[in-house]
Amino acid sequence: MTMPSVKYQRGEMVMGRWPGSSLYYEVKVLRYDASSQLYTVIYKDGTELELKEQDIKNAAGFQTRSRSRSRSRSPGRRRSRSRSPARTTRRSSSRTAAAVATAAITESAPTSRRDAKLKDTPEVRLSPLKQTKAAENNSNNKHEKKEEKQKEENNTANKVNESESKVEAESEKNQGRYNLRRRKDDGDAKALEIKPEKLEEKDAKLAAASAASLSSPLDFGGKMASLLCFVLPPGAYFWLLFLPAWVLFLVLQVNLEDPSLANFPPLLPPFEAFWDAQALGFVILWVLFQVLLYILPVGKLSEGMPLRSGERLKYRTNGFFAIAVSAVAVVAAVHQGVDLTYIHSHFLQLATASLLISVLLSIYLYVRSRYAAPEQLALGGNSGNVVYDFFKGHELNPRIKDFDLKFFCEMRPGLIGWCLINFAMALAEMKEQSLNAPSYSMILVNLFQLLYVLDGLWNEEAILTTMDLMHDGFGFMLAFGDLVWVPFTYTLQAYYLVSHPNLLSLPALAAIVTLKLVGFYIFRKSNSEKNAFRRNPSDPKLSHLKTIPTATGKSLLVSGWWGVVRHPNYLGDLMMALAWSLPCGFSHLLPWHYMIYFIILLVHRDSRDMSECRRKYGSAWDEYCRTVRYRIIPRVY
Ligand SMILES: NC(=O)C1=CN([C@@H]2O[C@H](COP(=O)(O)OP(=O)(O)OC[C@H]3O[C@@H](n4cnc5c(N)ncnc54)[C@H](OP(=O)(O)O)[C@@H]3O)[C@@H](O)[C@H]2O)C=CC1
Ligand SMILES: CC(C)CCC[C@@H](C)[C@H]1CC=C2C3=C(CC[C@@]21C)[C@@]1(C)CC[C@H](O)C(C)(C)[C@@H]1CC3
Repeated sequence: MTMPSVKYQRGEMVMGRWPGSSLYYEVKVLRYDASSQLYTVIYKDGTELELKEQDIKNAAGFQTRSRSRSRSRSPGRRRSRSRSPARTTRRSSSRTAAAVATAAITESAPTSRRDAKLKDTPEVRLSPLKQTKAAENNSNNKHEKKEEKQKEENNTANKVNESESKVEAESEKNQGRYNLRRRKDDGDAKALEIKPEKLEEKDAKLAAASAASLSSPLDFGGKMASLLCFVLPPGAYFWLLFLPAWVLFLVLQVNLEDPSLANFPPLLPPFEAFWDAQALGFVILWVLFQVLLYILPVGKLSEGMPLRSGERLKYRTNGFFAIAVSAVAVVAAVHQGVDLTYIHSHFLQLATASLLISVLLSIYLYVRSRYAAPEQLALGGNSGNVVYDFFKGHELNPRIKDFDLKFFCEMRPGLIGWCLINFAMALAEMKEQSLNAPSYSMILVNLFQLLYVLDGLWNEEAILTTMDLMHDGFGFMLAFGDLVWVPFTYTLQAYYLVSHPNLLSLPALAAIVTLKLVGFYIFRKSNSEKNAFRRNPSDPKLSHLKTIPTATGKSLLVSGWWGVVRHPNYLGDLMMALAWSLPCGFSHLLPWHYMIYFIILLVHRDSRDMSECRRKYGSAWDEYCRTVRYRIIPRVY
């Protein structure tokens, strides 16, 4: 069957430009979409891309250079084979698109100018970005020369610096023009050189980095999106209804004298019981108060990780200041006679009001994401299905001027609100049980969780390297999670203790405190290690750590905390979660809700992260997994 009035026909073998480069590969035309005027083509390694007509050329007129010939001719290639750390560490025969592109650059681009350059280069490594650096060394740009020299001096023991991530980001910029649907990781695409255009070093750099970056998130997004369109809308409908209902159920349940599963389902109160305009007013005031603290020009402006556009957003990281001022305001209010136990007695109404705000915010987020530029969208949450995208989040970093909605919601009203609610529960316990001071259990829960939040806010910058900030879109899941789930389910232990006292023996208390401190130590140290490494891989403090280079230019830590298990931070977090539930005893499941949810969440996050890293880093990730065998708990899981 032919496609009328289009230049290239279905099934035709043509040459397709590799994103961000002058490299052309042999591709087969699959279809043409008249509305977008894009051809869907498939590369030999299984990659499907949508290309514009100008990025396609007829096969005739291309000069094919065989790989074996160019391999023997390229000194860079020969040397890199034996010397590249990447080579020595990776034994897998599978070749990622990045590797293929790297090979393409080294093998099939040797214009005489380029060959000469490589010959002059003292060492050429296979890793595309480093190789690019080597090539750049020969340029007349003194500044770059100096930078490279400095890098060599630091010995880079397989490490990369920021300029490399810029390259990666630069290359990702090019993705805007392409839409990668699917690619198989292992492939043998053959690079051909387009005669009339000379392959410039910059192109080579872009091609390598671009291939590396394309091989990952878009691929994941594309492949997953088609799957998700079928599987997830029902899932998204389910979670959309289930999660709010579940929170309201928990809040109703914790109010019962005996919140055991035997009393399920609790009697449903009349509709009016859920609603209180005053409660809504308080929630709005709280959020506005936090907005005010966030926008005050106090505290550091921190840079986020490079976006696909190459841009680095700035974030006002004054969370510690915000919680300190909030604490002073709350203590002053209590001193003035404000009865904080209102929070305990109106928990259901406050939860409903927060839910309403999170729904309205999610609608706003979804609507504005429809007008966002493609490079502002998250790679997941981009399926085209309204319900799924609404739930998962469409836009990566929605901002009103400099006000970052995702960062603000994740770090401020809910997180600081969590401590406020816990404090209110301590007061409610004293009132309800006629105590002069909160119980030991209540004090532990309050102090432990306060420490967790204070730590998160003190190290606020570290959140900029987490999955939520770097990869996830901002939609209902996170808006609801931040504004409802965190403040109204993470506080269940404290709420439970108000009317379910649990006496602790001294040894039990000591054991719980030890567990919390050890968990906290692991959590903090491992998160800081990764954050410091991602921010500056050449940090002298980290020079003792072993790393594995990856084709993207980023390396993976393979010793230190990240050499013990693949997610040491989750391990510490889980130990802390256990320490939060133990003070409530074992009479009911409810105070263990956080622990159960958290295990599910972290196991799911770990497997999501595994597939994303597998796609991003290919065989380097496999090697990391072979070296560090356990995911979260050493020798267990
Ligand atoms: N209390 C709560 O409700 C929750 C708490 N958390 C906590 O938040 C923190 C952040 O968690 P999360 O964002 O899920 O994940 P991580 O902070 O663990 O981030 C995972 C990312 O780290 C990088 N990475 C993985 N392995 C290595 C390695 N060996 N060397 C260097 N970099 C590596 C990868 O990103 P890249 O290579 O792209 O940099 C990977 O995608 C955790 O401490 C977690 O426990 C999380 C969820 C909920
Ligand atoms: C509604 C769903 C079932 C789940 C929603 C998940 C969210 C509640 C969590 C996703 C990642 C989070 C993080 C924190 C809070 C919970 C959410 C938003 C965090 C801010 C808590 C404090 C920590 O110190 C942290 C490391 C900064 C956490 C980062 C991830």
